[in-house]
Amino acid sequence: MTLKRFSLFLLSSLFVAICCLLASIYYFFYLPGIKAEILDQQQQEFNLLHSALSLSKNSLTTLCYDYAVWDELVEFVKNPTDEFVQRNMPDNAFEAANIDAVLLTDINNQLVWDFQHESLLNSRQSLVNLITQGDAALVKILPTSAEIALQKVSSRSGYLVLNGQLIYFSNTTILPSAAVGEIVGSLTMFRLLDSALIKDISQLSLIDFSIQPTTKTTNTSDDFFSFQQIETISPSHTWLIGNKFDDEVVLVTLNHKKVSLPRLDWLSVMLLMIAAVLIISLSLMMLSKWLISPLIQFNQNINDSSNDGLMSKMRSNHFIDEMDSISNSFNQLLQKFNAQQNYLETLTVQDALTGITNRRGLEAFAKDIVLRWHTEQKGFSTMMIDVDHFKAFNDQYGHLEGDNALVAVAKSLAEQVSTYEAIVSRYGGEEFCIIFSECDPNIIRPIAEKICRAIEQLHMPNKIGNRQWVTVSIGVLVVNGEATHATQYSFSDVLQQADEQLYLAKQTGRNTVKLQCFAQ
Ligand SMILES: Nc1nc2c(ncn2[C@@H]2O[C@H](COP(=O)(O)OP(=O)(O)OP(=O)(O)O)[C@@H](O)[C@H]2O)c(=O)[nH]1
Repeated sequence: MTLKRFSLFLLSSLFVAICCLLASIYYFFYLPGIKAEILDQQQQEFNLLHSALSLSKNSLTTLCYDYAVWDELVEFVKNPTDEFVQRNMPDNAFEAANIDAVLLTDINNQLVWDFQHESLLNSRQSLVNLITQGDAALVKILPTSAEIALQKVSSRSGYLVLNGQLIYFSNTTILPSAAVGEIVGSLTMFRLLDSALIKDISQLSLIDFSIQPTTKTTNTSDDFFSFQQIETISPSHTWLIGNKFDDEVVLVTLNHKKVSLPRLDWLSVMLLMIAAVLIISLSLMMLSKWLISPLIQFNQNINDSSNDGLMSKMRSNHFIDEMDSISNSFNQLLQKFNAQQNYLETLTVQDALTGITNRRGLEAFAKDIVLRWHTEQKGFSTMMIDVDHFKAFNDQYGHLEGDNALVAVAKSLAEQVSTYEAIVSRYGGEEFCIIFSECDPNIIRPIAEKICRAIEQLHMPNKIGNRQWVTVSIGVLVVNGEATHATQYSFSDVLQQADEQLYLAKQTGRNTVKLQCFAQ
């Protein structure tokens, strides 16, 4: 896999991973948290409503007790007078306290006096009947004969559903203010949860609820006052409040403020995705710049070297320290490699014995010379130099001495041409070749003759016949730059003609020079 593909793969993987992470956070952390919060809020609203309705009932109980445990009311039950009612129990006093009905009964449960607000007028007979003629065992509103016999204050409170209306009731035995003495009857107060009271409670508790008449079914909601826990999120919850003595019920509906789980906003999701892609792309760009690019360059360098053998240095100012370390190591390696390569290249063009250029080096040099001859009509000269009777030398002094003699000849040749633009090479065996950029025969010939004398004057003994020293024969070919059709000839043609001259020099007694200009 290439680094670029790997980057793409990494990008896609990161993108998928981030999407999975966001989805997991949304479904496993965010949604459950929100759900718990909404449930908690709905439960609080229920608790508030429960407390508000209970409080409304409890305040009625307090009021009822205040009236019932009162010496003057005891007297009133014994001897009812209009004057007492006008003075102590006017209609507006009850209305102000949100009391919709008051029934005063004696110990035989006979009605002594009653007040009924117009809101409950329709239910008056039902109420009176309920209290005075109903099945007391079921209703349980008035005190029982056992309670009256105890002659102690006793109270009962609860709720009734009459004609589809929810009514609180509170009953207290009528006693003197000391709360001990003869029970003369009981006082029952009623409070209707009409729309006005519901509105008041709503405004105070900031809860939206309603109470509606309904018909009881087996599968309907739980009883409001015994309900504990809201389990499911819903825009509204309903409960029933029913009579204890018949099937009449009302439905309490609580409308919640927070009603549903948040829905996915696809625009936000898309923006989030785009942001994720941008962040990942940015990270990858940085990764690419700081890590992948140097690796690609590193790879490119190695590839280039395998193609053309050239390696360039790697920069060593990377952002990542390890990349710098790799670069430095690579550059050091490259330096060693280049030094090694230079050494090897030198070896390929240098003659191991004499240290002068070998035949490969000569040919490389000749290429340039011939090119200039072909393109710029620049002439040159070539000398082929061969040691005379060298076999005999070897035979007399041994091969090792022969090597030393070749080294001495090479050294002398180099010295002789050091002041000229020329290259001295060992052409092979005991044969040397010198290329001069000079092409004037009048200059070249004396140089060749001087070389002959210089070698002889090395005085390396080589006794053959009347000869005493090692000598050389030289064949010279002068290539005139103005030669026509030069491009038809190569360096080997030049060498061949130089060789012919050398052959002539050997034929004419050795230790001599033969020169000729290039013959077309
Ligand atoms: N010691 C030594 N001898 C070499 C080397 N290369 C070639 N020779 C010897 O040089 C000799 C060349 O002999 P020949 O080709 O017969 O020619 P020559 O004896 O020089 O006679 P002419 O060239 O005709 O004057 C051979 O004996 C080779 O073994 C070398 O590197 N070292």
